[in-house]
Amino acid sequence: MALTEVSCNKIFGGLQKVFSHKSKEVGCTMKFGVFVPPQAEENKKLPVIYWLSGLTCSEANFIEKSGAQRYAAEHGVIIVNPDTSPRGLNIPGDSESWDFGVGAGFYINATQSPWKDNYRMFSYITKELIEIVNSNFPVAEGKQSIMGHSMGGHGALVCALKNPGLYKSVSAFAPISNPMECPWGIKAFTGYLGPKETGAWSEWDATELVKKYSGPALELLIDQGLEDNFLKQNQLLPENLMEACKNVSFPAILKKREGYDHSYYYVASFIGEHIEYHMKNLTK
Ligand SMILES: N[C@@H](CCC(=O)N[C@@H](CSC=O)C(=O)NCC(=O)O)C(=O)O
Repeated sequence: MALTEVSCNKIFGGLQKVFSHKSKEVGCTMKFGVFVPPQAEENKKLPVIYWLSGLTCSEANFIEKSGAQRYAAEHGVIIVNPDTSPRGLNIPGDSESWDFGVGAGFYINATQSPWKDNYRMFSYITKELIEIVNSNFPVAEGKQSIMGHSMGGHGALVCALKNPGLYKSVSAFAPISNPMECPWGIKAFTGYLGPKETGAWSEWDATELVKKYSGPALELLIDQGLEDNFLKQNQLLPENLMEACKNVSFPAILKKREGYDHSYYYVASFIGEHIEYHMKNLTK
């Protein structure tokens, strides 16, 4: 799969790059960021952490605002951050709102027209992107973890819960924890998956997926700012996920952050902690 380098900047001794490529899964040109830490110069195979961003983001938000490169350089870990949806397809209705369509792929595989041929972000992230990364960067195959923010926090949880053993660890900043029960999720799932009555929604909702997970031990690290407007508007519902985990004895940690909102100021404040958490799991 041919990659085109879009940009390359030295930062904290490593290289922050952006690539574009033609994706088979989503049927358009996609971009993703890769931070390659200085340890790559020693011909070492390195672990990788995938980051999934939230509604309205491209690959740029995380690169420019999270401050993750400093910690990734310290720990010697590659960070890959894809875009949040297909782009440039001009599907009718894909740009009418900021919480559906472009910038809002929800990391699921759509089943409904006109979305089902392209809105396949789950397969893109968990299959195609991993193959591309493993064949183009100095990755220690299988040493991968996943994290994300908001829509991407939920995407990270779903990618891990639906692929037991694929990721060594998973963490989420302010995830949309129970999309079947919040306005953002109801809108997205109705559009991409059809009416709730089809029964398809529960296959893409982390709060439902923990109830039927079977596979290697996995812990959910959930992070939440307590001054988050979207928490107050009941878009995130972390309490539903924690309750479901408690009921089925699924290991989960909820870190509550006094005074923090939903923004990348909050993400940047704790991204170092999350990278350290993943590195402990990636080097076991
Ligand atoms: N346009 C919206 C706000 C959109 C927003 O806050 N997006 C978040 C993710 S929300 C859940 O997935 C985000 O990460 N934004 C990018 C950033 O750089 O901050 C509105 O008007 O409310």
